[in-house]
Amino acid sequence: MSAPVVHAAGVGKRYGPTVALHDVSLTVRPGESHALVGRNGAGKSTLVSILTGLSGTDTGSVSFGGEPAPPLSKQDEWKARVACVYQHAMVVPQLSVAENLFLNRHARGGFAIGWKKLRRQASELLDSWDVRVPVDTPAGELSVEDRQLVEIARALSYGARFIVLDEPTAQLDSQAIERLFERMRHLRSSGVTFLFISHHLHEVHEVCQAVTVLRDARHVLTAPVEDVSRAALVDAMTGEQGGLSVRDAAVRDPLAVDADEVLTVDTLSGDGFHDVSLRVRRGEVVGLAGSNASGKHQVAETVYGLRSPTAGIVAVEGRRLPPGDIAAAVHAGVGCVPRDRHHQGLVLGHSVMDNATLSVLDRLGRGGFAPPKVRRSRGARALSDYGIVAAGPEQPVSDLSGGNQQKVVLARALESDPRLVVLINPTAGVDVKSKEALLAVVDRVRAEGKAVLLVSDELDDLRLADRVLVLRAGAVVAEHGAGWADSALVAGIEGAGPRA
Ligand SMILES: Nc1ncnc2c1ncn2[C@@H]1O[C@H](COP(=O)(O)OP(=O)(O)OP(=O)(O)O)[C@@H](O)[C@H]1O
Repeated sequence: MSAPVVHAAGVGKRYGPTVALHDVSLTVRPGESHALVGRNGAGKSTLVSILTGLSGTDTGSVSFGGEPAPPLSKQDEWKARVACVYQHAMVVPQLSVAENLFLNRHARGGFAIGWKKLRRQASELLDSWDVRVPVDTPAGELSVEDRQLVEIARALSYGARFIVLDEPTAQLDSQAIERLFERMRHLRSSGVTFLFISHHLHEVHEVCQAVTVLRDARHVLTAPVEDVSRAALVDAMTGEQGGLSVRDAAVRDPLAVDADEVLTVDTLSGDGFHDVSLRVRRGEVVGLAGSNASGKHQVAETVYGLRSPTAGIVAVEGRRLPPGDIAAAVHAGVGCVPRDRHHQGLVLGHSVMDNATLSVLDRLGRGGFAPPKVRRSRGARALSDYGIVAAGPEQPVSDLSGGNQQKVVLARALESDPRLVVLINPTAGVDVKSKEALLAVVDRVRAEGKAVLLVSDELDDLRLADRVLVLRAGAVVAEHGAGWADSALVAGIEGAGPRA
């Protein structure tokens, strides 16, 4: 048998008191797509940072093709072996695609190569991997899908034939996911090996041949995917038997007919959507579904004041909100989980307790000064209520795993006891079990009488909704009451019309 593409042997890693990896081994065979799964904080990103030369091990070792990994100081040698495409862009947004592809490479012997040549080389490179992206476009203007393709092409151009995809599907709609999988299969047939991280276990079965599970910093199992069912994967990740329970609006009592209207959106138009009207009542969850280009995010962002509409109104409990004013929306009782937690959701350098109490400081103490004791106890409560894995309420959010950061965002949104909660992809990056717990929280606040506007790409999330509105090209085109069939909703989202 040929040498593994990568082999990690007995790897250990600590961050202060936190054991991020304990004696973890991983073997990835040439030409396979190998899934790496585990709950939030299990150690996946830490292992990836070690496999890609971003950080060293405390114990154990890594080899590529049977040869010891290069020293961390020789980053060019790492790049020739492995690359990771992260959820967050690793491109320089202001520079063109061509410049990003050849960044730090176009100066040879002190002479920069000309723009024309750079462009030509970039086009040839993208063509050779069948990536159709204009090389002059500033990288910051690319869609997530195209940006990922450019990053894959860049990795291949350094000679790497082992690529780590870290939650690549988290921001893609279903059609883009299908295209990514098709490309992975194609690249695999030309000898590229993948390590694939995802919280969507059905994807593991769809696109991978082998799977490794980490739990609490330890290796739990490695097996061919056909030998482990989705339920067995969940059991391995949690260390418990028992599977998942999905909350479905179809099985709860219907909404009281006289439930008050909390959110009123009337003929709202703005960037990417037009003439959207909707109502959400007390105790009701209304879902917004659609492709990434449908305008669903923009509608929700306009409701909570991140964007200004060009026409129409948003009102909460009958009071019209001033356009594009987040503070006014918060004041009127709107809590939100924004689309991008890194830019809008969290202050990364601050602690869990500071982030969780950010929206309520004025209520916790005079003049916006909340005593540390009060913040600490609120922070501790958030840790237990939302199942956040952290050393304590004082730990900086930047030290938490991605899924645990997302839980802090939800804690913050609900801390102010809002009347209306706007949730955009609230379970993005959250592991299956935590997702269940977060959806239970959303269901609980609904039962308490809050109104919920829920934008999601996840059918599991949307199951919680009394009604799902489907948007296409900026307009509401369909409404599905609870109990919809997956195929009907997916067909509506993709614009294929209802399937028989
Ligand atoms: N820079 C750091 N400083 C302190 N602790 C850290 C740091 N990076 C990671 N950790 C801790 O190490 C553990 C493993 O985190 P890691 O990011 O590897 O998890 P993960 O499996 O990738 O989770 P997720 O699915 O949520 O992204 C966590 O407890 C995390 O808080």
